[in-house]
Amino acid sequence: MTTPKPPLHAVVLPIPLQGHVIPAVHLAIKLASRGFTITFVNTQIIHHQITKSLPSQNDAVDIFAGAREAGLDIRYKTVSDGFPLSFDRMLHHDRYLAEGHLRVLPVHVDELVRDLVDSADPPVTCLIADTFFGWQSSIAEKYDLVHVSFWTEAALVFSFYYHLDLLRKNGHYGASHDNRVDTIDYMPGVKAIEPNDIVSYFRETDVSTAFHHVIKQASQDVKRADFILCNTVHELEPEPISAVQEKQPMYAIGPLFPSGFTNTLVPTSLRPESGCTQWLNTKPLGSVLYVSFGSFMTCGKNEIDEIAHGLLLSNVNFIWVLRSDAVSHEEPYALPIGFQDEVKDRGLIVTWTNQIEVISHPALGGFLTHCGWNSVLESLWYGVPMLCFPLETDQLTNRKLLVDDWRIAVNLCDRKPLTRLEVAEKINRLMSGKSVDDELRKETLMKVRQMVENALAQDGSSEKNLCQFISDVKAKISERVP
Ligand SMILES: O=c1ccn([C@@H]2O[C@H](COP(=O)(O)OP(=O)(O)O[C@H]3O[C@H](CO)[C@@H](O)[C@H](O)[C@H]3O)[C@@H](O)[C@H]2O)c(=O)[nH]1
Repeated sequence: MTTPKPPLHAVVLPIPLQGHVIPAVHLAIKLASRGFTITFVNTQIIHHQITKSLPSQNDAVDIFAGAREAGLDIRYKTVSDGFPLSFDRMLHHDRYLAEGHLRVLPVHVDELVRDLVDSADPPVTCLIADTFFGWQSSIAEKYDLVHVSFWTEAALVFSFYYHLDLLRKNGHYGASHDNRVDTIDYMPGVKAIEPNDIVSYFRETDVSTAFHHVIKQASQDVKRADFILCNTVHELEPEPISAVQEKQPMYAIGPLFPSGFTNTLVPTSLRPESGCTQWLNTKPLGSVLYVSFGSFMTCGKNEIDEIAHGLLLSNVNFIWVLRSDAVSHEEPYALPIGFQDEVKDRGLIVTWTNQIEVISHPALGGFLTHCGWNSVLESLWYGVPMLCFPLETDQLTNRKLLVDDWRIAVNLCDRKPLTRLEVAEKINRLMSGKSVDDELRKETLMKVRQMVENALAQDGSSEKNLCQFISDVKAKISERVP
């Protein structure tokens, strides 16, 4: 008689940013629902921000307690990045990256994994770490763990990181003077693309910073992973996925959402949420525009002012997630004088909310978004039309996918500088446009929405890919265990 095999035990390690912690938590829940034991690791600052945002404000809260009550074996650990909780990691980002992300964190993660390997029951078998931790392979190899690199952005964006050497060779990354501005037509699995549409960081000329060290290290380290998980849908991006698959096993398993979609088992917000549902309940179907630019990126003050004035001119109902650090991590942003009075009943301004609750509400009619990948996936899932105002990084590429390739969204970045008239005109077009183009775009959005929904169905691609991934992990472990 064969003895039953112990459950797979994975250590899940997200990078300490809102847009990475959320999908990592959903991945952990998904794997635990399929029998994995998970040890989820947050940095202490992320743990502190989450617990401080809860009504109890109790640092001792185990954010996975609810998941365990629901029967999932998810354990929770925190790890120090070397800085005190009071250190402002956004304001001193380069220092944080150089000392915390690149130097201290790997040592602490190594110690934590060593302790788990020594004592955990069931034994730890896998390390699933965000691709941006470019030191993960050495820890996985040291403790003989199956190494899974987790990519939280589009597969197309992954291609650029994966083939950074090609961008460099062709002068589109890290050129000593100005980077080349001609079309990029040599990337495996990527149709010709303009340099303005690739990750904005690759256009920077000084690539000697800590930040670029992180990028370069990650692009190399991921090549040593046994498996790559990507929070996308195969049918949306077949070519870049297939091109990577020629080199390494990659699985499109997105969109990663909480089960039940509106209510997460696990608190993940790094800021206290303001409820918007009661306000939304008073508004007509499809009449509200949601405006949000994600969790940490900043935007020029003039642009935010123009967006405020554009909202005034547009006359639509709106919810605006306006973080105090919307324009700078040093000084809080102040709205134009009189703005709040003028919008009174039709505009609700909050510093943070439960985005899924807002965009799933029937009163919602559109989303003015910075095109962060999580926002894109959430919007696709609920079939919410998008107006794209990308700020930085992958958001530029996501805009291209949405507007140029899939033809389901509208640009708010065609002309520089941004004007209030353009903002108002584009908002009105998004919310009530009736031209043939507008109708076609909505129809196409519904097709894409259906494609995304199908991917998560029982016989859908993401579901099948997840099953295949689990079976491949098991096979890999069997190869290793004598
Ligand atoms: O008031 C809010 C605003 C946002 N969210 C959630 O926060 C997440 C934000 O993620 P995302 O839309 O991807 O934006 P960023 O926070 O900017 O995410 C970073 O990480 C993403 C992927 O990992 C990248 O695509 C982005 O460019 C990068 O800025 C989403 O799940 C939102 O639902 C809330 O719950 N409440």
